Amino acid sequence: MAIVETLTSNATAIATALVGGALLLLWRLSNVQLDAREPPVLKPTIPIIGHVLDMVTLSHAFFTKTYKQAEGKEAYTLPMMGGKVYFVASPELVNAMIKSRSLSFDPVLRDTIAKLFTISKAGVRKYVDPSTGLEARWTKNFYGCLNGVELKEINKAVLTDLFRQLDELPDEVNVEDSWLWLRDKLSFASTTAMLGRDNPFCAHPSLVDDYWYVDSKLVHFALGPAPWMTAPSAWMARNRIHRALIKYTKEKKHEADDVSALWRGSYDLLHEFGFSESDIAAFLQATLQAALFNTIPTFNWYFVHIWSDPSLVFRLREEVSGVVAESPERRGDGKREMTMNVAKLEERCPLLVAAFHENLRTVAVGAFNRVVMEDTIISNGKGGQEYLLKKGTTLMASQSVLHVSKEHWGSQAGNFDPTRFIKGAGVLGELESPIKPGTYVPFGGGKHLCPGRHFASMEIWGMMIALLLSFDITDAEGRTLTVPERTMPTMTSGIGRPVAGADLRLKLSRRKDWNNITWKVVMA
Ligand code: HEM
Repeated sequence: MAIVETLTSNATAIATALVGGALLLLWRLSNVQLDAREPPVLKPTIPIIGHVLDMVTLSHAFFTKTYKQAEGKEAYTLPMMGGKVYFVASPELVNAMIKSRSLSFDPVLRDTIAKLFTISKAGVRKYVDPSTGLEARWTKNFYGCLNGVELKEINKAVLTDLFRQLDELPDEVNVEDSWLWLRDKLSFASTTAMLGRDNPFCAHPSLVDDYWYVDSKLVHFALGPAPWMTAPSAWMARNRIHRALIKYTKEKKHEADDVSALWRGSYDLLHEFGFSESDIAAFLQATLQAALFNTIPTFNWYFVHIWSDPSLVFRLREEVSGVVAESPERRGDGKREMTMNVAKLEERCPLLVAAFHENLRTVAVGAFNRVVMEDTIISNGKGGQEYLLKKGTTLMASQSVLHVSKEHWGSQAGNFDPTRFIKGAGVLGELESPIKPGTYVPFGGGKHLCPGRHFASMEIWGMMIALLLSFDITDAEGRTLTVPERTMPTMTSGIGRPVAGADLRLKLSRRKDWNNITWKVVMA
């Protein structure tokens, strides 16, 4: 009897301890302990897991949902399974976030590169080891080679390849899927500009399909524990691209004259540090990822936004005619040569540039991530509200909150209206341009301001000018295009795609007086 009683009371004690422990754990998980100066907590609707669940299921719409729940708060703390993430919503705080040196994007970038691409563990260690100085030189090479003379060279190369592709088109073109058609043209031109004409994507166009397939599944690589199981086809496609880039590297194709200074500089650096050909190819894959994944969807929406508005097409044609001239001499093949002078396009084509920005404002919904490297105070202005951010925590902001907020963009915030970006156009009424800092951040800002923005812009503007002048473009029935709905991009991307089932057929007809021409880019 005594033994039974002892056992029973021990079992009761153990059960009580377990239940107590579990309750304590639940309490700890659902209640983050904050300093009073940290941004206030925004509790999830489902305790503990609610925010994580929403983030996974809603992707970028998670941020607009929490912003609504936060009822105008400019900063809040999101408890996540016992941890926490800060979120800032106001342009002032986003500006402060982007500019702060103690809020770093570097750890996020390193982690992303290591997860998405097949760089060896030793390679990653070497890259991030501050004593080697490699990471800083890698970044410097990126910014240096997308500027000045090198920028001119890569811009010329990308437009030359795009123009070659346009020149080869017949006078009438029927396109089955505008997204795929534009995607492929720009993918070939971008890879050619970066890696030279003798690059694996042009030699094996199925690698372009592979690239975009992998891009659509990258979230499995970034967040999932086992992408080879959850996204096996993407896993294999990524490896096919990697193998093709190893071959490109082994065959020393990067030494060709038409390879960009950007990739030659990157290669030399990795080679100097003794990286294997496999690691070099994986870094090249990461570089291509950065160059393509935003630029090409941006062009797609720019294209449909413009061609769905005939009066805009009319005004743009007038404007861009000013940067185009016919060469007096006929070429040897009998074609007329049209030169496009792309110098100072921002000054000479304000509407083209305004439409580009308005397009990015309406389609870019990406998130910014920073790691708090040391306890940091950010403020919403001189003498304004201050917030304490604790070391080791992640801080996020989202274009989805800033870019279409009625508060910053007026009651018609959801509409595509390029005149918003033309100073003095007055369409915003009380919210007259120029744009308030921090409300429009398609290329980020501060230390991590996108180094590829000039390259991407020129590729997009040049291609658009040539299309505007060379072709009339309608849907398959000859009607004005309509803008298809966009998918919500995953967390590894910031711009959606046309929804499945949208009619993306196009008809292109060469305009009178614009047949038998060949385009040539001029940079001065
Ligand atoms: C329309 C096209 C593009 C858009 C919208 C875009 C957007 C962005 C944004 C928002 C960031 C900052 C991320 C952050 O602060 O968290 C960024 C960074 C970056 N972008 Fe772009 N980008 C574009 C084109 C390109 C191109 C063409 C390249 C390369 C050739 C490129 C290379 C990079 C790199 C390397 C970074 C990281 C910079 C750093 O860590 O300091 N981007 N981009």
